[in-house]
Amino acid sequence: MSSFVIEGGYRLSGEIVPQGAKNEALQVICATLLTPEKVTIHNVPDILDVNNLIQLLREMQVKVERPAADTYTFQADAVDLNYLETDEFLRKSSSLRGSVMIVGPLVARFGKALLPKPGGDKIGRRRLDTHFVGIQKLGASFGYDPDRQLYEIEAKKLKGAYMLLDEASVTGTANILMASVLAEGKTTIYNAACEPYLQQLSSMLNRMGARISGVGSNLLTIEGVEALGGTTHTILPDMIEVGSFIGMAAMTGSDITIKNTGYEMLGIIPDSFRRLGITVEQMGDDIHIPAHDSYEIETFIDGSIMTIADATWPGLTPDLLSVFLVVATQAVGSVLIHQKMFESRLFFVDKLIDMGAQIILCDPHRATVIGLGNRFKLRASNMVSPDIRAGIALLIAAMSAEGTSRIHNIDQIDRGYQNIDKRLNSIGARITRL
Ligand SMILES: CC(=O)N[C@H]1[C@@H](OP(=O)(O)OP(=O)(O)OC[C@H]2O[C@@H](n3ccc(=O)[nH]c3=O)[C@H](O)[C@@H]2O)O[C@H](CO)[C@@H](O)[C@@H]1O
Ligand SMILES: C=C(OP(=O)(O)O)C(=O)O
Repeated sequence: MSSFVIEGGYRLSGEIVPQGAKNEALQVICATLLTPEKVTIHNVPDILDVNNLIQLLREMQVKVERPAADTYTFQADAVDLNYLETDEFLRKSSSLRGSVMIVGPLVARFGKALLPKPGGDKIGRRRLDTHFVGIQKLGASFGYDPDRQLYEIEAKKLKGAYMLLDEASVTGTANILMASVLAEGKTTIYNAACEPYLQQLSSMLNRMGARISGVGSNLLTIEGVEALGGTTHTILPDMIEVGSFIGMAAMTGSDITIKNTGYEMLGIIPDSFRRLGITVEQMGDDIHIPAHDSYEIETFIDGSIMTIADATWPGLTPDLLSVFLVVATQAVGSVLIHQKMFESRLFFVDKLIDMGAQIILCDPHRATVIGLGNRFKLRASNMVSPDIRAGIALLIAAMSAEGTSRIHNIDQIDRGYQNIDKRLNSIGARITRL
């Protein structure tokens, strides 16, 4: 398993361009299964999770071409449904969470799908009820095969239905949406998730001939159509990467410009960093972070301690809370980090405590960070990355620390960050991949 060796204490300077969004890529690539026509997707990030999904589609006999480094074409005109029965498919699709979203398109177009337990980050319970209940409401039946530990999903023809989701699940909404576009009649999805990922998926599906309205809200209405056609789609910049770079710049005292951020789609991410005292300057679609000598966490208006908490969109994405937490360790002031959605995402704070950070893990969901200001540098350390976002948070900590750190299990970082060592080294970081 690969590792990073990081020499801390170097400032970054210059420009960095965010990759395409991982979580959008996983959705729109699955959506290419909905049509026999060619779909072209630009700005595809070159990261493990996305490459594994593309490989899975290839093995299902989807014709995949790569006319440019970040552009792929997909043509699902001869999908091999027998491949779904193979052990290889089960092993590969269970290695990444995004693969759960092939169920909606397959059952809608071919009346059949198989689903092993999906992979993804081990960050607490990650149930799939929303996916199952929604697709069942459209008329599909789910059978569980205990020997092979997989679900077999079947439907002759899906029929539109009204549904109020029990939670605004991101991949759940995408899955149900992709199933409903080819269902007969009208589907209404209330309490739908509405992240930019889903807004992008919806616009792409509409360009393919779907009839989805309410895009960007939590009430989606879908008029089913007989068939969908090809299209061209461009993936948005990855808002989680943009946020990671903002935090990294502040914590390492660097002056950087993040290019082409898709600013209008970042929601409250920039303001949330501003609440930690970080200067985030919007320059058109770019973000400039000037070098910070220090940054001071605001209090709430009544003087009480700031809370940074996740919420469903347009609230703050849970995928950035690990970054907020690490950045707060070098701020002046205190903040409560409240990770409401996942149960095991904050345990990595032990590693930051080893590095000298002042953090109280109140319970699995809440950590109080007492910012030490940059007078007290973190100490270098040897650590293992438990999940993708803790991984980038530990990388940021190591880049700001005194001395040389090592992070093992960096596959977790590579799942979501494209060539991160090379890109950061090109603006002044000292990271070696072993
Ligand atoms: C491949 C992909 O796109 N992964 C993202 C997707 O995962 P994913 O779609 O798997 O996550 P869900 O939106 O289903 O749920 C995430 C967690 O939040 C909880 N929950 C969800 C909604 C809600 O209203 N209340 C609530 O408590 C769920 O029980 C679960 O524990 O969305 C998550 C939440 O933004 C992100 O962290 C993941 O990066
Ligand atoms: C949790 C994440 O990914 P996944 O849902 O693919 O595990 C993430 O991107 O932060």
